[in-house]
Amino acid sequence: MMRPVAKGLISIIRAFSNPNVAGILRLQTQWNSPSAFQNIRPLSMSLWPFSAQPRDFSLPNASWSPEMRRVYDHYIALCEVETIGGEKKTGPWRKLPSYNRTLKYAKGGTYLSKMIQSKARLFTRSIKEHGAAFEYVIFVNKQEKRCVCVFQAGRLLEGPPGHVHGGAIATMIDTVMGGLAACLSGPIMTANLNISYRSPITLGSVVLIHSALDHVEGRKTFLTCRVTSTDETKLHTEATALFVSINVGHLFGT
Ligand SMILES: CCCCCCCCCCCC(=O)SCCNC(=O)CCNC(=O)[C@H](O)C(C)(C)COP(=O)(O)OP(=O)(O)OC[C@H]1O[C@@H](n2cnc3c(N)ncnc32)[C@H](O)[C@@H]1OP(=O)(O)O
Repeated sequence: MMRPVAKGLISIIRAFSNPNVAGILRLQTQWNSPSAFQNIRPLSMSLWPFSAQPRDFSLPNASWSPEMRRVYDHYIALCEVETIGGEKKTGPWRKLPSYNRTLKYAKGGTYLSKMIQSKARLFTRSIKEHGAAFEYVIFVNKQEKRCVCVFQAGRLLEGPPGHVHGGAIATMIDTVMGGLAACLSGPIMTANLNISYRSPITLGSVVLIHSALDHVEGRKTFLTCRVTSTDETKLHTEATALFVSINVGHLFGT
């Protein structure tokens, strides 16, 4: 029979290897569940592969403009609906939590130095100063197979004077489309990304990044994306992408 320690650890690793919304939330619940920790406590903490206190970066902070907060509040309200009897229940939208890393040490092959392994961070969450770079929150509607990201571009993302760098826009498009693809198809990697820049985005402004499933063909998930003003009257960017489902071993060289 499997020992409780091994059982607890395996269930957490399983949750991590399935990075869809349910997987993330399950992992989060296990993190907060005393029984999960009771099972695991006897392990030496140095063997513990996950960051102890993951901070959710997709929460309001002082750098957010009133517009960012208004759109965030709008979608948060859609995450919970009130029934006729006045009860609250889960709505069609779900806010994706966002961590700067999940594993305590980066993986990626024998050639990663110890320094890189310990200091690696998710690119979009690697700048500590609130509001300086990527401020964003992704909301997913799994039923409708689409998502919306509210994105406020900070001063460090400048490309053309006073406007957002095309690479920063591409980063956000990849992050949002990748997040939706992972929610719908499990572990994936971007295989192809096509972007048309239609109108520049002012630095410091807030935009919406809408993404939706186009179709799935075996291991291939095809998505579309549009970046618009918050009132959706102005189109800034359009994109299509292909994500290919992978075995997580693909990332660990196994
Ligand atoms: C937790 C949330 C946190 C969220 C954290 C936020 C992260 C955001 C997400 C970011 C995601 C990234 O940036 S990922 C980083 C950037 N991407 C990469 O580095 C990927 C590098 N490429 C690869 O590793 C590989 O090429 C793969 C995995 C994409 C595919 O390799 P493979 O698994 O061997 O599959 P392969 O047989 O080649 O291809 C499978 C099918 O896809 C097709 N295919 C493959 N590549 C292409 C292509 N470029 N264009 C067209 N089609 C392609 C093939 O023809 C085939 O079709 P058919 O013959 O079956 O019809």
